[in-house]
Amino acid sequence: MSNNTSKCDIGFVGLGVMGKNLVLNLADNGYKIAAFDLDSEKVAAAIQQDVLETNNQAPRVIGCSSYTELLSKLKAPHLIVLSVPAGEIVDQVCQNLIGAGIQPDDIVIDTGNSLWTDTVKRESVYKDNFIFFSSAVSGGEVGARFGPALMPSGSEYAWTRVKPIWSAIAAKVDAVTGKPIERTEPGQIIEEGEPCADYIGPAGSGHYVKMVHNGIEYADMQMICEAYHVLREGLQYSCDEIADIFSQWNEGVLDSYLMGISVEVLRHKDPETGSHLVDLILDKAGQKGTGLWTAVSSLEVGCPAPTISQAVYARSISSFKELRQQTSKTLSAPQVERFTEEKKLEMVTQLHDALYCAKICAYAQGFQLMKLASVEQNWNLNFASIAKIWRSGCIIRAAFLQSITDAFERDYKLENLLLDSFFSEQLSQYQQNWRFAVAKATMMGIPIGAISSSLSYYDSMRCDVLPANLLQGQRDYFGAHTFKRIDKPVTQKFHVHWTEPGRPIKQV
Ligand SMILES: NC(=O)C1=CN([C@@H]2O[C@H](COP(=O)(O)OP(=O)(O)OC[C@H]3O[C@@H](n4cnc5c(N)ncnc54)[C@H](OP(=O)(O)O)[C@@H]3O)[C@@H](O)[C@H]2O)C=CC1
Ligand SMILES: O=C(CO)[C@H](O)[C@H](O)COP(=O)(O)O
Repeated sequence: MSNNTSKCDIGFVGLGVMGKNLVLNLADNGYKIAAFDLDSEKVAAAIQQDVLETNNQAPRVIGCSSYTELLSKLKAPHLIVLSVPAGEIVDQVCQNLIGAGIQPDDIVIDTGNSLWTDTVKRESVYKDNFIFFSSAVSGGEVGARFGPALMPSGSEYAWTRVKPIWSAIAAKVDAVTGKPIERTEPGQIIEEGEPCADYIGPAGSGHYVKMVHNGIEYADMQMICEAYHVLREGLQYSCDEIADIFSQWNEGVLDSYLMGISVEVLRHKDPETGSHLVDLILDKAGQKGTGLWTAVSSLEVGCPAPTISQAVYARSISSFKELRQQTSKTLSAPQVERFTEEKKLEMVTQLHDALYCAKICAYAQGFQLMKLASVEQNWNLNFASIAKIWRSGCIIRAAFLQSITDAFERDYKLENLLLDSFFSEQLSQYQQNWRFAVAKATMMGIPIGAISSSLSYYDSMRCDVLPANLLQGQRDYFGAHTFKRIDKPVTQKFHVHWTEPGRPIKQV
């Protein structure tokens, strides 16, 4: 904490959407910041905002025009936070800091959406120059300003220095109910409650956890969009009617930030045309890579995450707009029966339950993926703690995360959320409506790949016996890949000599 003339507590590089807001959040919490961005206008904008918010009192944000100046303005040992685009820019900034004279006991915290394997490499590449620490951040612009969810990992020593700062700026939840304690005014800080920031583990683990957070975010978003599609195209509800339905859903088990913002997007009118803006937004989804990385990691680790992968595919399919425009003219639609008002309301309830069940399965996939990665990488992740961090501040924040916290607190070794008594009962209670919703949407010709792949995941997990027996037979037939038998010890392998007379089975 500083007065006007003293050196700054924290150096900050990158004052874009996240950086500027994190800086102001730090300043609200009493830290004085030396700030640098390649774009001097971004530095000026951050200073201007600080002046505005503090009514011209002592400046809390000091602009710097070089890395050397940035280091010279900081207390030693230096603490520097990066909020720059992921990838080689992070290394460029690190090299610039080395050139400016950063010291081995200084700490650099990467808060961007870096690929976790890059973070692992960076910790060792820069170990003689400074301590490379990372802390993934979620919450977007508003979260960064008033309380994000933070996923720090790397040097435990660095964490002892970062922890008080991170605990101050993080989102907070009520320690008893797990409900977010909201803060929306500049200068206002929340000192009570549990911070949504906790040490995740060794280098790379925080970025891995954030990557899976984003994979789940993709799934959550896609499933809400699929429900919207059924309501809009299938049941012919207006944007405002769907906003009303979502608003109601947001009062119960589906209460989430993403549901809340969907209501606001659906209600928003374009000032130029007066139409609902959503009807004017081009239906081509963007993506920056974290969902894709999650899907790729699930394949590499060998952990099924079909809902997350399907959400990535859904964005890819959407991007083929021109192709879809052509195929929409040639591919025929099913014959659809008209729904009565009563049947429409019935379908709304079924969709609600489908979304809830599909969401449970998407989270089950994400948490199992983290579990397998944790074992593979020896990270010893604490899943109750991760669920707690995600209860507020981040994009997937939802009442639901308290139930996940409870599940991992009941059994910290839980292999999959579907084994938890609360979630298995919920799925059992609502699965019938989930099936109706998937079946009806399919009959209407509305694609609901994420919601339905969650259902297939559930049914696969429910099956004691899957048709992989036939698959193993096929593999043995064409490639002599061998198979095991349920009536013999699992250590034994067999092969049928398919081309020989009598097709003899031999142990191999
Ligand atoms: N936006 C979001 O909701 C979230 C983003 N993130 C992650 O946070 C990081 C920052 O994101 P965001 O704020 O949205 O991105 P922005 O592009 O808005 O901000 C990045 C800033 O870094 C500056 N910059 C680029 N290169 C350098 C450099 N070599 N030295 C100094 N400054 C540089 C950019 O300047 P210029 O514009 O001139 O290039 C820009 O001002 C990213 O890794 C992102 O993935 C994480 C969570 C949420
Ligand atoms: O990390 C985030 C939120 O948690 C970012 O908003 C992220 O950029 C979103 O990903 P995408 O651009 O691929 O939709």
